[in-house]
Amino acid sequence: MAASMVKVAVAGIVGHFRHAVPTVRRLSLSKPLAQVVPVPIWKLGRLNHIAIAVPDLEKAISLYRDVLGARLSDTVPLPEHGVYTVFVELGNTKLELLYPLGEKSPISGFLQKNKAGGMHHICIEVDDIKAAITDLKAKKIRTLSEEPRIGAHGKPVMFLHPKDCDGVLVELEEA
Ligand SMILES: C[C@@H](C(=O)O)C(=O)SCCNC(=O)CCNC(=O)[C@H](O)C(C)(C)COP(=O)(O)OP(=O)(O)OC[C@H]1O[C@@H](n2cnc3c(N)ncnc32)[C@H](O)[C@@H]1OP(=O)(O)O
Repeated sequence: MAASMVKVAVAGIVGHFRHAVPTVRRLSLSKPLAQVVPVPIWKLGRLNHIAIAVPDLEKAISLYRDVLGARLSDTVPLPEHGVYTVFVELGNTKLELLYPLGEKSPISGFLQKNKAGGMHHICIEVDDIKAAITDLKAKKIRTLSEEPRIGAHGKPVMFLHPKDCDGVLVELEEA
């Protein structure tokens, strides 16, 4: 009885591999992996910064510099983006404090809705921003300008619509 059960089990296992092995071979011979798996044309890199919109820049500078003891950059006006920026150095990444500059600042509307301030966007590095934009547009992710613009670090950046990124405004920056 026990011997016949073992025979049945072994036959089952052998039967399984008779099917499995040729299936794998057929796949690998008729369609080489390079044809099946799309080759990525661009890659995400490290988190460059998290941006925080603040209603009182001096107070925010004092919080990070004097209370939390961080190293801060100077305040830099970027009129083409409608913001003042201050970078807070954290070692593995940075915070970017954002304060409105000019009448059309994108930060003004955000601060009207979020009076105490709040996280405005995350910035992730990419190795090839043009390839990233072409690929993401094809995947129906909306970009917030037609072409990349020069961001806070003097490098090309592109913002992606928060409604297409789980409610988070995402900035891509070419590393
Ligand atoms: C220097 C540079 C750098 O770091 O290199 C920068 O930082 S420049 C940083 C400033 N520059 C930018 O932000 C450029 C990209 N931003 C934009 O184009 C805009 O701000 C948008 C993100 C499209 C929002 O446009 P606008 O304020 O006119 O529209 P809105 O208030 O009606 O918002 C439309 C919907 O998006 C949501 N929404 C708006 N801003 C958001 C944000 N920061 N994070 C998450 N969701 C956000 C709103 O709640 C709303 O959702 P509901 O419809 O559900 O209510």
